[in-house]
Amino acid sequence: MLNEDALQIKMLNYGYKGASRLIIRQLQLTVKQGSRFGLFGPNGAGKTTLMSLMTGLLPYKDGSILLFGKEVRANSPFVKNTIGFVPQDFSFYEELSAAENMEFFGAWYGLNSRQVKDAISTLLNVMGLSHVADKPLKEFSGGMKRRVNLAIGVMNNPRILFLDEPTVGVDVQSRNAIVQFLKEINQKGTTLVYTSHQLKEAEDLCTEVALIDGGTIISQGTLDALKQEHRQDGLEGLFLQLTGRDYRD
Ligand SMILES: Nc1ncnc2c1ncn2[C@@H]1O[C@H](COP(=O)(O)OP(=O)(O)OP(=O)(O)O)[C@@H](O)[C@H]1O
Repeated sequence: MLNEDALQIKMLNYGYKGASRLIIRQLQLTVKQGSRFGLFGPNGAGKTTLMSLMTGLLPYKDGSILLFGKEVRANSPFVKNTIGFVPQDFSFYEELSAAENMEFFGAWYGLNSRQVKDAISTLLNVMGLSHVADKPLKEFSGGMKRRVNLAIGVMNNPRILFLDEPTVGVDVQSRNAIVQFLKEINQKGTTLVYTSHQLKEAEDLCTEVALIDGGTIISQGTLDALKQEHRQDGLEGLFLQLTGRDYRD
């Protein structure tokens, strides 16, 4: 259907097994196709949990998550073919090289050998890693590992890309390369859903934002509209005004 939302979450509740408290509570969220969407909140607010629910890694019973109109819970092949995911914790094999990791994940995505070859050549080039394609990842710097993590996440040319703190611990050069690359794939049509504690970077990248606190969305809109509404000139001021100054952990 034309103009449908990339993501629509309704009345979502989630608690980890054995825990009495809900981590995600009555959560509602809409992400429009083509947007660069940022999800922000204090430590422990539920961002990673929500990412895992949206990408089908955690099962939910209560509520609904529609990805391009299809329920995530019931559509694992569709989800796998539609999304890319760049997790906060590296999920590659340190003993294998960048190219070997991409071969492995390319097969997992169901790409043919031509597509895998092209993805390796194009993405490692964009990430400035062609010269180390055959080195084991355990020898890479933190910034290089983040760039490999991103290359793996976009191998299947996803319609929507989820990124959980994709630039944590990287230098300015890697950060700029990553943000630039994300803007480029967004221009070509990939919707971005991103979380970070780097609010300056987020302000540069995101067109729409939502703030989450205590497992629920407390504010959502375009960055410009929210700044205007709350009389703030930046995302950091907006964040502090809406989530307060108390520690959560
Ligand atoms: N596997 C788990 N089992 C039980 N509780 C968990 C598990 N993972 C996370 N939690 C709890 O869920 C809450 C939300 O954690 P989550 O990692 O989703 O927050 P976050 O917003 O991503 O935090 P941060 O900004 O620190 O990464 C926290 O109270 C955390 O302790």
